[in-house]
Amino acid sequence: MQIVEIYDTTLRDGAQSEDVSFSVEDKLRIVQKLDELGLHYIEGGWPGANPKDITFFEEMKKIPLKSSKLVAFGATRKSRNKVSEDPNIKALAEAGTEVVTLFGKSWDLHVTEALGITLKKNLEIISDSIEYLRSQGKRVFYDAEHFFSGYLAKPDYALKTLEAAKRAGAECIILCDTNGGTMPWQLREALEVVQREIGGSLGIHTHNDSEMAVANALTAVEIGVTQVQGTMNGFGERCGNANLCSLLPNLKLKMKINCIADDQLKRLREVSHFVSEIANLPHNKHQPYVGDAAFAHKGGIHVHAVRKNAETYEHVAPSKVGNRQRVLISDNAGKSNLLEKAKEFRINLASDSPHLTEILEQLKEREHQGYQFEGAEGSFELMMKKALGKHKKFFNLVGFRVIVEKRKGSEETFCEATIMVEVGGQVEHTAATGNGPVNALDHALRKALEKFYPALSQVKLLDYKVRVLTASDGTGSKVRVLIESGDGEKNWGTVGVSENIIEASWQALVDSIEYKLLNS
Ligand SMILES: CC(=O)SCCNC(=O)CCNC(=O)[C@H](O)C(C)(C)COP(=O)(O)OP(=O)(O)OC[C@H]1O[C@@H](n2cnc3c(N)ncnc32)[C@H](O)[C@@H]1OP(=O)(O)O
Ligand SMILES: CC(=O)C(=O)O
Repeated sequence: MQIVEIYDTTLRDGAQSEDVSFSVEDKLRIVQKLDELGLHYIEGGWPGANPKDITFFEEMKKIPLKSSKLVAFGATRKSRNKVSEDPNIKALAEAGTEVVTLFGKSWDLHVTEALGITLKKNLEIISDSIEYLRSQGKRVFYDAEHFFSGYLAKPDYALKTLEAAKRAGAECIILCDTNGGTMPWQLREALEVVQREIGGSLGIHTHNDSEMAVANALTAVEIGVTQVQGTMNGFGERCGNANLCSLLPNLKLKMKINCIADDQLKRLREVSHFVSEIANLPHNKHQPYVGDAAFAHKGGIHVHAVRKNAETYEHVAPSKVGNRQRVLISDNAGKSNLLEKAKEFRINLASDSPHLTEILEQLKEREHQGYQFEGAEGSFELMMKKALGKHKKFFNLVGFRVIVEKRKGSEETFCEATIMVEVGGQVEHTAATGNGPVNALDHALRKALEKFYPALSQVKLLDYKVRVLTASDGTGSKVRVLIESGDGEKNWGTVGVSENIIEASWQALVDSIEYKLLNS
């Protein structure tokens, strides 16, 4: 069976991604998660490049890894330096890792223009940088930067750089599609020549500038490379690197290459979300395998079939990568979506119930008016329960007033809401302030109701989104308000639509509170 080792560069190339900046603590947390995932190599950073990476490698000397080997990354020596005195090479030698990855130039354009040295000198710096690190007892991987561009421009020279690296003792030569512009068929052609002319252990490092990073990496594996480099969530310079969250399941489930254990693959979604969280970036819900939408079914035809057999619209079982099937509610839904949701909400609803058509029609009509239930399943659950007579009224609104006041141009706007509600014949009259009119109304409503329903004190408003629906009417447009609420155990979304933003917000707030009370 083909052996493929996985090399993660999230902490190095991934950190070259716009908007990503890992602290030392972030890196220490991520490295341990990647270790649990069973990846063979984790590139921790470039010890000669910045104090953060120097500290990281120092800290890592105290942290043993279970499955992975930590790798230090850096460039070949500067042409003007003696290798033993090159600060970058010295930092690599002292980083405390068994394995070092060195990158060097394969493309004559880079040698003459970027480095400003002769082609011969470049071969020398590749050789003596690798030889020196080998003499220091390091295992050396050699990243042939821009190999595919170099091969297209001057194939003989590009191959000579690989020969120099191999002769100097590089254990694995990794061919890099640094600019990410190589097509799979071009990659195949070049790689087959390398296999024939250079041989030995080869790896692949691809960038995603033509959306080919994963396809190119898999093509390379098909041809026989034994090391695949990539990053979690495809983070990386410009458009990113080959996404390990796609590569790992493709290697295991499609190519049957046992690169990590089944149980480790089941943690893929969790680790992918963890890395996004640490990077402080929203997780891409449409990401294959690990995204929230990867196994979410919206079209009625799809849900109808999936209820009978998930394979009808799922290429693999979501559980294999730790994900789950979801059914969405929208005007693309059919009765099957509703039946599935009823099951999820623990509502008894027979497939021949006359209510089914009624709820479906109401759903489509509401969506036509601007409601969107996909992100507001709390409101949809209430709508379903109301249609089935399973809804209970917890309070009656007697009235509310919202005051927004600005006394001087230089002063903050002042917002106050007063509200009168009636619960079981008892009228409660309350006032509250807030940093905006909706916030004040939310505080006043909850203050009024908490006396009757203490569970409401757990509810927090987590997110509030407004979308203008008919922009042509300017400030008189219809708006949709989506609210996300949570009680520490669970989150739920609710929606309101009106020409008046306060009214739309009120609808969504009331749904949020009723949802909590119905489910307490
Ligand atoms: C394809 C890749 O992703 S490679 C990794 C790229 N990652 C990064 O660049 C992130 C970390 N980099 C850094 O922190 C900085 O660029 C440093 C510390 C490495 C260097 O900073 P500086 O010394 O200020 O140089 P600067 O960044 O302006 O230029 C790059 C230098 O590296 C040299 N260089 C580039 N590639 C190589 C190479 N393969 N071998 C040797 N030297 C190289 C350039 O010639 C230039 O040297 P010069 O200043 O003597 O002309
Ligand atoms: C080495 C590397 O990151 C590249 O060539 O893209």
